[in-house]
Amino acid sequence: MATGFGFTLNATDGAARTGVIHTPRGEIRTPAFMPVGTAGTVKAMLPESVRATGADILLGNTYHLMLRPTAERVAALGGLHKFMNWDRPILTDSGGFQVMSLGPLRKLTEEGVRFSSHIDGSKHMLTPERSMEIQRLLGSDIVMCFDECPALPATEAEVAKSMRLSMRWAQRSRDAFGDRPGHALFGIMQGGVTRDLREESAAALKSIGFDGYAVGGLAVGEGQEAMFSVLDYAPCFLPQDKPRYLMGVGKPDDIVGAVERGIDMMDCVLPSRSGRTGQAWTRRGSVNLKNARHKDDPRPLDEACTCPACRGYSRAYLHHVVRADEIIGSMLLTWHNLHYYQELMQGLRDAIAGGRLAVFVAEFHAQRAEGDI
Ligand SMILES: CNc1nc2cc3nc(NC)[nH]c3cc2c(=O)[nH]1
Ligand SMILES: [Zn+2]
Repeated sequence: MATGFGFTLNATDGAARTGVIHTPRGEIRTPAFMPVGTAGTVKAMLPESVRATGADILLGNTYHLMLRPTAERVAALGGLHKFMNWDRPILTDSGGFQVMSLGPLRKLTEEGVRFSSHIDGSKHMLTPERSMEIQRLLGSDIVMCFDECPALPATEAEVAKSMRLSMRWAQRSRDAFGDRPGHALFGIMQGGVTRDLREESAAALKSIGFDGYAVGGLAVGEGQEAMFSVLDYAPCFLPQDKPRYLMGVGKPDDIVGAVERGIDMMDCVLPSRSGRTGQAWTRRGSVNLKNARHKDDPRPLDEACTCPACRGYSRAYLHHVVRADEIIGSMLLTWHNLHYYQELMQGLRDAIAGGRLAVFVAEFHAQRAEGDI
């Protein structure tokens, strides 16, 4: 790990691990879930509320911040931590994936990706070097390599070609990152659902050497079964003593399955984005508060939950403010969902530490009723 960074493994249970990532801005308990703070805000949440849900680290998006307000402006104002009033660790992604999914009219070359802004159509170029510069200007604690995540469907030859480009970009990212005490650089494994390509990618990343390793190229529509089949072998190709980060995952049952298979960190927009659409995630499954059956229900969303939404409001109220598109609806459901996700992570950490992950997972699945509750 870079100086000022460390990863302590405290216990394992099967392939699952629990530990702590030590950073100059604080500790990150693993397995960890990172709320997504796309453009310098976890939508509908104050930073202190995000902390109150139990988050140790949050994610910022390079693509959004480079376009607005620009990385240079954030740097001039003291960096992203000061700008968004979050003094704990921040991980920033490297921008490539979002150009894929957001930037219209993108052109991919060996050099990088040329694209036009989805905001004002202005022209931009992202390269490994520029991505490292942007993430340095933002001041993030954990920097992600600039990579290419192939869109599905893709032939094995296309996945191989893309993975090898990403490995060349990983080397360029490492070279451009330089030596930054207190800051970590994570490599990103690619290779689709092909074991040999995943192994080749892991070997390439290990020969370059990173402070942590992400499993990329998943949660792109392949489905849970295919994702788990890759996770049945891919994490073990990565160094055992470094954090493993699965990008873009996921639903609660995706998270449980990924942790069982040796993943230490995850991020996903689902709890916050679905909260804004009236969907709540609970220990017994998901609830759509827009559904008319809640309009007279005086019970809380989840009797056992201690979050502000469950302690202070009825389903009838949540139904009302969601249907009326009141801002408090997004606030309460986002808070509940992030609280539930962090509670699930704490349960997983405790279960692994106690050697009872199998029991925890069995109870997790047993509690989840089918469909809406
Ligand atoms: C920043 N690089 C990078 N980000 C990603 C973000 C993702 N988000 C998802 N599902 C929501 N899959 C992902 C894959 C990658 C990936 O392969 N690379
Ligand atoms: Zn709650």
